[in-house]
Amino acid sequence: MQYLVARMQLRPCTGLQEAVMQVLLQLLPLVLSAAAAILIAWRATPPVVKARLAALQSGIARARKPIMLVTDFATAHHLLVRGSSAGSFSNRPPSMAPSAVLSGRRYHNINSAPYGQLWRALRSNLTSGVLHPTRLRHYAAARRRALHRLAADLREQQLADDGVEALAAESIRSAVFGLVSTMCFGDGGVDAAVVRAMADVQTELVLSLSAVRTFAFVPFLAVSKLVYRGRWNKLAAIRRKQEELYLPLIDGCRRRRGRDDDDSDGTPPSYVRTLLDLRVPVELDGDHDSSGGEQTQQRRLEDGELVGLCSEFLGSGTESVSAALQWIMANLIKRPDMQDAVRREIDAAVDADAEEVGEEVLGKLDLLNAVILEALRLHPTIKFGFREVMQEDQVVHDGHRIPVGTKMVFPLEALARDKTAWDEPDEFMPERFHGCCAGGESTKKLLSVAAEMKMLPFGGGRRMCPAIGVSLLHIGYFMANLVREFEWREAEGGEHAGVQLHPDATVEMFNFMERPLRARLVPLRRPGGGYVKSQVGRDEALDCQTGH
Ligand code: HEM
Repeated sequence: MQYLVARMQLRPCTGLQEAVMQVLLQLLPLVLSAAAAILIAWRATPPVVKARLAALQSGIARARKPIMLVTDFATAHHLLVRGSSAGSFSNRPPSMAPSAVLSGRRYHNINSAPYGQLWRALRSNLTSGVLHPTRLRHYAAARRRALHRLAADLREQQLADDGVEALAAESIRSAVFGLVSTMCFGDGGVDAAVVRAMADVQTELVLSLSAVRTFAFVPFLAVSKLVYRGRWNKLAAIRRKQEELYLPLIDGCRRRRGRDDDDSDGTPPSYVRTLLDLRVPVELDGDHDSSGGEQTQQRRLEDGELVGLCSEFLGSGTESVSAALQWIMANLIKRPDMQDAVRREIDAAVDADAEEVGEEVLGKLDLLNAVILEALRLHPTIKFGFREVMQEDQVVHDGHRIPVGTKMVFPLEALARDKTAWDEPDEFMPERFHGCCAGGESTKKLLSVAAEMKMLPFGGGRRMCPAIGVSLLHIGYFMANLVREFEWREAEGGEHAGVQLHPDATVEMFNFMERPLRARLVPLRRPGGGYVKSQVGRDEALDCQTGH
């Protein structure tokens, strides 16, 4: 032994070295048999357990990776839109989507799905099956009904109790929620009480997003569930309520599926119906798109996935659009000259006796669209975009490769207030978009403004929001008609009366207004059409409070 070591090292061993070698030799059989046992056990381990262990390992690795905040617009745009030189740079860090978190990332929606075949199938189903302009046309009647309910609701609040504050934001949100739930579950099938219950659960979910964050990025979910048992139970209860409400409606769509043909009788194609018809690829390999080739094995979506996808559709479809509408009306209250100008533009384009501002007119309203774009620039309703650098991406910034696993955060509001891109970036100045939006081109225009590197309210690149067209349609349609129906004014009296354009820092993800918006609404038109005699009938003022 002494000889051997001495020969290898070409010098004699000390007593200590020899003792260490003796111990190692004693342990060697033990180490070898342990290694053999681990190898045998690993071979016998079911693939699902192996995948869990790999996910755990990558979770731990991810948790240790750096976070980069991108605050300069040109860099943000370059990274999001051009991506990387090799991969797609289209993955998000493990998402905060509640359905994904609560299911231990078994159920994904579009937002949470890793970039790959499942994500592609889900996203393309949404864009072609529901959000395509030819499909959106089917919902015109539902939009009209939602608008009429909203206008009637605002008027009723005036009649019900003069002087009592009315929650206009609540009215806006329920109108948008009602419309989106019709798109989700189909026309006429959903009871009004169920719609209200679903809207309430959605509110609970939004207010619990900070609790979701507690569990979103932890490597040891089981331990965190024990430590934060209260929070976990609350989230699980919300999810149970969603299941109780959505699953009977999903089953109803399933039963009707055999009977209806959406396209033949003009019935709107519900989102759930498209999901029931959808086949998604079986994920063969881990987290992301590693197959690179054709997937042949396909499966239907499970009930748990359907619940998560409905929750995503209802949440994204409602919160962003109704928040945008509230920011717009609040800004128009602060700029009465702009509000009048928008109204004059509408009046010039729409017959005085017309019951409503029709959707076909929206594209011609340059100033109206300029107001929408400016409000989305100043108050993008989603606060952040997120990406994660994957192994296959080669994201280079300033000549340096950004390490794999880096989480990149894009603060959308700060980016759109970049002083190098905009004059007076903190001011509400729709004039800056004046002349850009006539001819029904606002969607395209928004994208080209983004291409000029100035704003990203819908994010950018392959994971950009897939619903820009429907969002601009819903916002434009409701806004045009709300401006035509009422004069929106600052509420009087009390220190909490005035409009404050501050965001609510306590809400995660969505950009809501901090203080419920109070407004005096002066009805300008008779229900069913025609202007009231005095458009400035101050007696008809309605104190209105909006909140979320
Ligand atoms: C004012 C309205 C809206 C705004 C400002 C908005 C904004 C955004 C933003 C910033 C993102 C992240 C993009 C990125 O990471 O690059 C996003 C993603 C998404 N939005 Fe919207 N959104 C709006 C309305 C909607 C509506 C109405 C729906 C559905 C009906 C929707 C569905 C989605 C989905 C599914 C994603 C995930 C896309 C993916 O990962 O591929 N959004 N949205």
